[in-house]
Amino acid sequence: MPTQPIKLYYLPPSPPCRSVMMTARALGIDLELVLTNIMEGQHKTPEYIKMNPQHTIPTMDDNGFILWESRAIMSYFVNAYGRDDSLYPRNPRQRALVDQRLNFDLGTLYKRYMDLYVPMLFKGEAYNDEAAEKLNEALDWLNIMLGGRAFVAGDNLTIADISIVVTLSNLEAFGFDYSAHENVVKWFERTKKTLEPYGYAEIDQGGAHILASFLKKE
Ligand SMILES: N[C@@H](CCC(=O)N[C@@H](CS)C(=O)NCC(=O)O)C(=O)O
Repeated sequence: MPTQPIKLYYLPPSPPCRSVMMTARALGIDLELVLTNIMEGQHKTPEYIKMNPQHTIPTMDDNGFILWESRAIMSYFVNAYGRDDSLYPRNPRQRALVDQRLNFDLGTLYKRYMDLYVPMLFKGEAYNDEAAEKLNEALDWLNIMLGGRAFVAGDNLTIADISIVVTLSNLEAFGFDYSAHENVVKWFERTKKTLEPYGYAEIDQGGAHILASFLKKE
């Protein structure tokens, strides 16, 4: 475990912050949480920009080692502090599948979720059927990936599940109908239960409901 607590610059509703926080809990890492309100520009101060020129949350400071991008932080946590490699397997093929799912989430699933909801959340725009269709297509791909598997990259929970579950928690809180994707529905319920000891309801569901309240204000 680190000599001094790892600092995590975060905001409770931020999806990538939620996945990093659940990963830390699963590994027994105590984080020093530094509330960083991006709505009030706390990520644009000279000190923050010096630390992370891209001014995103989450950003981690492990005794002077600075890292951002949630999926990179999750991998680092397992590599540096995991008692075993189950959340991010060392076996090349198993790890490759986890990496593929993480990249699928970053570049496709979460991206399409953002393409639909960011304009509604922060610009007051209307629901876009074309963006919803694209999101459904990505959920269908996830459904196929889950065929014959309990978790997204195999039989055990990995950081790919912890990344992807956050997107599903948002869709559930926003009332998006994903019920046609049967494997996804079953996996989501299984992953929620698996993550419950690591703060699923508090961190992930709680954060998603804060985001959903922004949606209702529009
Ligand atoms: N791909 C990044 C996304 C980080 C990100 O864009 N976070 C948002 C909050 S959810 C943010 O910091 N927005 C403020 C900004 O980009 O200036 C990750 O997974 O960490």
